[in-house]
Amino acid sequence: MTSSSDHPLPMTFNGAPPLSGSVTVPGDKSISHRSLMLSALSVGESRVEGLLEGEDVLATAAAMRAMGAQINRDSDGIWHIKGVGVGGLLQPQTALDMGNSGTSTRLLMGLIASHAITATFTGDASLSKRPMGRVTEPLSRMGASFTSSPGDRLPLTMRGACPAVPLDYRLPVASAQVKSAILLAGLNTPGVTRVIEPIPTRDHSERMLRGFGAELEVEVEADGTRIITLRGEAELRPQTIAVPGDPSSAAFPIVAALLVPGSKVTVGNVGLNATRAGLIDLLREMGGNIVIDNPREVGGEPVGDIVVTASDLKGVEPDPARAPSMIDEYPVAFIAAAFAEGRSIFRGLEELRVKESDRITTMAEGLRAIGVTVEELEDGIIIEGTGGALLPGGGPIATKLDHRIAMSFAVAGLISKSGVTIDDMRPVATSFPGFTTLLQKLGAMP
Ligand SMILES: O=C(O)C1=C[C@@H](OP(=O)(O)O)[C@@H](O)[C@H](O)C1
Ligand SMILES: C=C(OP(=O)(O)O)C(=O)O
Repeated sequence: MTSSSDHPLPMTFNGAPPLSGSVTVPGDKSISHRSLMLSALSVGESRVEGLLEGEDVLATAAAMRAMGAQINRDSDGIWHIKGVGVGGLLQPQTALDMGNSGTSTRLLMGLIASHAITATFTGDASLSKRPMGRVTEPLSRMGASFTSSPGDRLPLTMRGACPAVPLDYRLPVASAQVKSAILLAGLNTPGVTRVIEPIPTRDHSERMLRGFGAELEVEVEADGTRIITLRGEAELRPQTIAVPGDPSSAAFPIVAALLVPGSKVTVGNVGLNATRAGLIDLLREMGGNIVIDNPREVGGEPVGDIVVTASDLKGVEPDPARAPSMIDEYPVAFIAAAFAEGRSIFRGLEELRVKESDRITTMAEGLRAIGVTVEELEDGIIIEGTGGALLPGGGPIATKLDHRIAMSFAVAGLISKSGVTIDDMRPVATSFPGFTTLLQKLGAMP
C-alpha cells in the first residue's frame, strides 16, 4: 500500500472469523519523530532501531536532511543520524513538504524558531486546513516571525530568531505538539524556558530531551499541573534508541480482537507510557479482557506484550480528563462502543475536530452509513451500541485523508453483516505501513 499513487485505493473489509496469533506493530510515531530531531541536533552519530518508516516520519527525516543532518538507513533497518549540534541547523534550500503530518510541522517550527534561518512549510489538503496559531503565537513571543495563509494555516513561511527570547508559557490547549514545539525552541535559547501544563499530555519529548543530556526538570503540583523547565543552549549527546511499538497503531488489532467473537491475539512490544495508555484503561472498564505480559523498560519507556481475548463490552461515559492519554484512539474506541451493550457518551473532545479530519463529524457520518445510531455533539458523540449484534455495514466511508478513520472502519468491517467499504486506504501509509498484512496474519481477512 502506498500513497504515492494518484488514484484512491478503495477496499472492503468483511465479517471475520476469530482472530488469532502474535504480531508486532511498527514503531511509535511520536518517538520516531523526536528521535530524528534530537539526533539531528546532537554532535556525533546516533543510531535508531525500530523507527517507524511511515510517510509522516519520513517527512521529518527529509526536513532534517534539508537542514544539514546526515540520515541513512542501513540494510539491517537501523537508522544512523549524524547531527549538526544545537544551533547548527542550516537554511533549507527548498520548501519543507510536511505531507499529512501535524507533528512534523509543529515540532519543526519549534526547532527553527531559535535558529537564524527562514523556512517555508507546505502540506497536503488535510494538513493545510489545520490550525498553526497554537504554535506560531508562543513562538512569535520567542522572537520568530511568521507569514501564513489565512487562519494561521499552511503554506507558511517563518523566520527564526537567534538569539531567541526564553518563554514562560501556560498551555491554553492540552497539546503535546505545542509543548514540544516550545521546548525544542528552548534548546537553542539562552536562559530557562518554562512550559506549564495544566492537563498532562504525552511526555516523550521530556524523556528524550533528558536522555540526550539536556537539563530538564519536571515538577508536578498537587492538582496534577506539570511545570517543565529547560535550560537552553543545551549540548546534546548522540544516543542509541530502540523505538517501541506504537500504542496508537496497536489499538486497531487490540479492538479487533476484543470485538470479533472467539479471538485471542498478542500484540508484542507495545509502548505503555501512562500518558498514552488511556485506551487500554477504557477498554478494560468496558469489560475487555486485556492482560499485559512481560512488562519491561526499553530506552526509557515502559513496554509490554498485550494479550487480548474477545469480550462482551458494555457502554461507557469516559472522563474527558483522560482525553490526551488516548487522543488518537477515539475513532477506534467509537467502533468498540458501537458493538458494546448500551449507550456510550463521549464528551470534552473538541480537539478531535482539528486532527487530519474533523474526527467527530467524520466518525458520526461513517457510523451512520454502516447502520449505527449516533448523535453528534459539539464536543463529542453519543453512540447506541448493538450489544454484540453484527453492524449492518455499507459505505463507501469517506476517510478525508485521515489514516485513523480508514483503519477504524476497517475494524468495523470485521464485525459487519455485509462488509464495510473504505473509499481510500492510501492515508494508512502515513502511520501504519503493513496494516492490511497484519490483519491477514491474524486471519481477519483473506
Ligand atoms: O506530540 C505528538 O507526537 C502528538 C500529539 C498529539 O497531537 P496534539 O498535540 O495536537 O494533541 C497527537 O494527536 C499526535 O498524533 C501526535
Ligand atoms: C493526529 C495525528 O497526527 P499528526 O497530528 O501528527 O498529523 C494522528 O496520527 O492521529
